[in-house]
Parts: sequence; C-alpha cells; structure tokens
Amino acid sequence: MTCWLDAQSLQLPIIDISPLAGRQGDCTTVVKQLEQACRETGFFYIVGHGIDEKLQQRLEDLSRQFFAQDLATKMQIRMALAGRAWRGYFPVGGELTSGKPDRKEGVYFGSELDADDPRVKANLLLHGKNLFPPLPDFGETVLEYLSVMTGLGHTIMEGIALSLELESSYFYDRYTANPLILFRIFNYPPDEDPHSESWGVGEHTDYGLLTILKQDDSGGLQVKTGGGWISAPPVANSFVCNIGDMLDRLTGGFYRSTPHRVRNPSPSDRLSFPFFFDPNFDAQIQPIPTRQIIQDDLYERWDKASVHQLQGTYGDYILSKVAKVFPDLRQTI
Ligand SMILES: O=C(O)CCC(=O)C(=O)O
Ligand SMILES: [Fe+2]
Repeated sequence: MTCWLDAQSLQLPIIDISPLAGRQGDCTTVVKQLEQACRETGFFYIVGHGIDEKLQQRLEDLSRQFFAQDLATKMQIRMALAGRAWRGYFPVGGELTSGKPDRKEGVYFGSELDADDPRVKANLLLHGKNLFPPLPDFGETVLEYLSVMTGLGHTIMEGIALSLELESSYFYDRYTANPLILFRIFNYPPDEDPHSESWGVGEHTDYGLLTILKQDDSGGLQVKTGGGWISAPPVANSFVCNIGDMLDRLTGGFYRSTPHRVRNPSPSDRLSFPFFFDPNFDAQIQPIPTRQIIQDDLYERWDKASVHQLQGTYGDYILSKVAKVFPDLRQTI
C-alpha cells in the first residue's frame, strides 16, 4: 500500500536541500524556504538529501525482521540490560508520554562508545555501547545510518544558521561538535479499535535541536498548527524534519518546537525511524544574543514547562525528560 500525495494536497513544505547537501550552487532559495518552514510550522520535508536508498531499505528490512520475532527473543536486548547507556528494546506500553503508555514498541540506539571513552569512564548517562539485535548486519547497518545522518544533521543546521542570519558554523562552533545522537526504531502495531483513546505516541515536542524522521508508507504522524492538527503523510524518498526544544530556546521562540503525535491508521505495523540531532551533552544552551524572547509559551505547552527558563546543561534537560518517559529507569539516573 503506497499512497504518495501530490505536492498540492500536502500541507507542509517540501524543501530540496541539494544545494546545501552538495555544498555547491546557490543556497539562497533553500535558506529562505527553511526560514519560512521553521517560522510557520516547524515541520518540513527534505528531499535531495543524498542518503542512500539501499541503506534505508536495508535498515527497514532488518527492522521488520527484528519486530516479527516473539517477545521473549526481543527481550534478550531489553533496555534494563544496557543500564546507564539507555539503549535496547522496550515492549508495547513500555514508554510513557505525559504519563500515558504509548502503543508502540521500539529499540533505542546511540553513538557507539567503548569503555575507554572519557564520557563512558565518567559514567555519563546515555553514553556507552549499543545493544544490537543479533541479526546479521544489523549493527553495521545502524552504525552506517547514524554516521550519514549525523552528517546530514550538521548540513541542515548550517542551513538553519544561515536562515537566522548567523554564520553557517554557528551551531557547530558552540553546540554540536560532539552532538548527542539518539536514534530510535519504532513499531506501532495496528490499532484494532477505531475509538481507542490511546496514541502510538501522545502529543509532545522533541527535546533537542532537530529531528530527522524516516517513516514507512503507513501514515499517522500529525502536527499541531495554529489551525489545528494536520497530517504529515509519507512522501517518497523524503525525511520529515522538525525543530526541538533547544532550537526554540536558542531562538527565543522565533522558531518554535512544534507538538506532534502519532496514531497508526493502517491495518499493518507502522515503522518509523526518528533520528535526533542534539547539542553536546555538556553544552549550556544560551539564547542567540541577537534574538529576544518573543513570548514564553509555557502555559500552552504539552508539558507546561518553559524552555526559556532552563538552568544547567543539555544533559540535565534530557535526563529530566527521560526520567518521565521511562520511570523504571529512574533508579539508574
Ligand atoms: O513515529 C513517528 O512518526 C514520530 C515519533 C516521534 O515523534 C518521536 O519519537 O519523538
Ligand atoms: Fe517526536
């Protein structure tokens, strides 16, 4: 079942980033489109990104193979086994959004760090080795994907810097030389009850700078706009990008982190692959000096928390969020 929309009926922009990704040609149009998208919805599609389709297909095939296994087999790489690195598998209902269990299962991955890495030696949470499913090529495929997507994250952040009239390396120089990379593979089972109250993932914003999402052709991602909820359906060979809380904080709310949620509308499993490109763990995120706080939206936000009044590092911020979505892991924090 593939139902590609024509660009007319799509309510979110599609941006061809090839001039940015290829580091050639004139980037003026791309930069303008990024600014408009970040101002209007904080959600946009990118094409011309250069991420190999065969690699993406391999990742999707392996992921389907993993989720098709029985629960006991999947639990062999359960998150509890990764301790402080916060990696591995969680079953349906194992993750909460705003205190409610999500209708999804998934696997968490991150940058692969050995025991002698200073961050692992320092016992930093979210840092360490991955728990890969023991399927041939799984680990290699995920690590290759993380590597190319990290490059893409830097590229898009350069475009976003230019869109804010900053030098292209603004974010790299201050916040993303060692980005915190979190990567998740989710499987949303079909929802047999059309009236069910439960969401695949409930309304939330993402915590970091930028999320780059690969989704299969099921649909079901929804984005909150001034005019209500709209769909972000699958578009061939694109990624959906959205702004996270740290870019909202940096820009004083000029670019807002946009709430979104998911419900699988299809009769089969929905797979998605969100890649989170986040600031260095130890970075103190300071507003860009040329930006004023437009208006703190804490009372309208899903979590009633202000991104503009944060104290501490990005690591402190994300750990406070992790403790809420995985209460069982709280004791490791
Ligand atoms: O599955 C999706 O399409 C989105 C997932 C998401 O919003 C998240 O993991 O933050
Ligand atoms: Fe999200």
